[in-house]
Amino acid sequence: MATAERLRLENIVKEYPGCRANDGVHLSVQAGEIHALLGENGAGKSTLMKIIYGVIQPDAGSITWNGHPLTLQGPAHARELGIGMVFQHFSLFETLTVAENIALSLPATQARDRSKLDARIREVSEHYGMALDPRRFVNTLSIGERQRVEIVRCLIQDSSLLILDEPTSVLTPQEVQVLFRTLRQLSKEGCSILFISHKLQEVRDLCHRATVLRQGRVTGECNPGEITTDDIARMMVGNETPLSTQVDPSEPGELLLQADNLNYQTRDPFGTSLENISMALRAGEIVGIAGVAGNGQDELLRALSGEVNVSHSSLQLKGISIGDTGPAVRRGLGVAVVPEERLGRGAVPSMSLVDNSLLTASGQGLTSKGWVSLGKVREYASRVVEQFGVRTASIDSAATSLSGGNLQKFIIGREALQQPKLLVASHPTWGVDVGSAVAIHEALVKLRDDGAAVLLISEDLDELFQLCGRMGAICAGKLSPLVPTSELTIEKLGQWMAGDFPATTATPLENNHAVA
Ligand SMILES: Nc1ncnc2c1ncn2[C@@H]1O[C@H](COP(=O)(O)OP(=O)(O)OP(=O)(O)O)[C@@H](O)[C@H]1O
Repeated sequence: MATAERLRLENIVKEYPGCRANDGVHLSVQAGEIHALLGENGAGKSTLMKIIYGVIQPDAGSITWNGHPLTLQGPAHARELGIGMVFQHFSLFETLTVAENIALSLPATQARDRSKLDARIREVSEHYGMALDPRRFVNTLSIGERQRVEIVRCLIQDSSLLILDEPTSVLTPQEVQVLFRTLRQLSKEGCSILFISHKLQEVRDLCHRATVLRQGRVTGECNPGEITTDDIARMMVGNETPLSTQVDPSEPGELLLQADNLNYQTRDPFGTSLENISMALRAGEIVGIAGVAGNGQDELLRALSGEVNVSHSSLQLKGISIGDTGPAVRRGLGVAVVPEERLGRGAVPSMSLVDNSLLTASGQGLTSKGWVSLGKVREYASRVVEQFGVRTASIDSAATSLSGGNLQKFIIGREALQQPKLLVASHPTWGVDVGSAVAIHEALVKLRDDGAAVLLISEDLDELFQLCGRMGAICAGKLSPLVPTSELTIEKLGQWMAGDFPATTATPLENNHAVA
């Protein structure tokens, strides 16, 4: 690894109303170094990355790039200098090809000659072991392939610093291995990498150095390969926060939810139709559904929440057919939902936490005779913030001003405090720090122990194995059997995630070994 200093940040300060997101941050990244940026939710990681990529300007502090002082004018300026960023949420146009998407971020001189650009995409992607066909439409690509487009887009612009914001959260274990091979190769060739992640084992495996942020300040630096994941977690969250959840087995009770040959034909050209989904969920159990993103998880959540309708009797809650009812009816019957998408579906970005509480919790005595009891709504929002450790300037802050992990905690808390009979939660700990993940897991287990059924849709296999009494996988809109977790191995679940599972019977109770 070369040792010249590529990037140096000194005393960076960034203030938002009621919050100092970066409070005198120092960071030094060497050429060819894979440097992790760690910290609990709201620690200021994304703010710092946005400063490095020129999206926002710091209030104070200096940036030195390859030994020269620098004032970034914006992302285009950063790209020109060789700073590339792959965001958590990809910014690709589904209906354009790989090459067309890449051309959009290139200067006109480079974008004009398409055959030259195609050749360059092939050359770069093959060199880094991330095969990509420039002519393919983005909507036909897997999530892992889409991420490759984002990375290749940066590499084509000769990036010498690549910033990756939680890049592995959307990938299968196999895709993670391919990504890591590419990143190691880039590092060997002198490209520096800034890697934000909450997955500490991955940080240990990949990164040369790590800087830890806490409440906007650097609290430590380490060589992650030389210490344990618990040591790293302690640097992030301090000594008081528990690092794992104790999950005792449960005794499932009465039948709560039953899906019987549930079919749903999506109208979204990029969606997945659901085919003959049969399952039964009992009170007092957590049932998991694994799967690679885009295999019908979102459609299943919508069918269960009432955002889309299915045939009347194909879905029953406590024996009542609800397939063609809307979300309000289902909420009234005790169904709560945590969608994967926090902003836009889980919460309205521009609305305060108070107003976002009212949106789904209005049935919790927050209204009376058609009038909103503002005091009660505020009290409810405060309770969510307090009990779920949501870091926010105030309950009047807009949802969009919260860090990703803190907004996730708010949404889970808002739903869990409603004491639902059925909670359907999609990726509940996505982007959440280790301490907060434990708090969320404890909340789900408590709901279970209070007699609710929890359907956990997740790509995090560790989480599924830890929490679920039964589980299975969804692939291409079809659901595998849901079997006791003790009967499953990671390998078998992996096969099921790829669609290689026994056909399910039409009777949901027979499709659930534990309740047969
Ligand atoms: N546009 C904004 N307006 C007001 N406050 C903001 C804004 N952006 C970020 N903040 C606040 O700055 C702090 C740091 O947020 P940031 O997104 O940098 O954290 P993070 O470490 O990336 O967290 P996470 O791991 O949850 O993504 C948080 O308290 C957040 O609420």
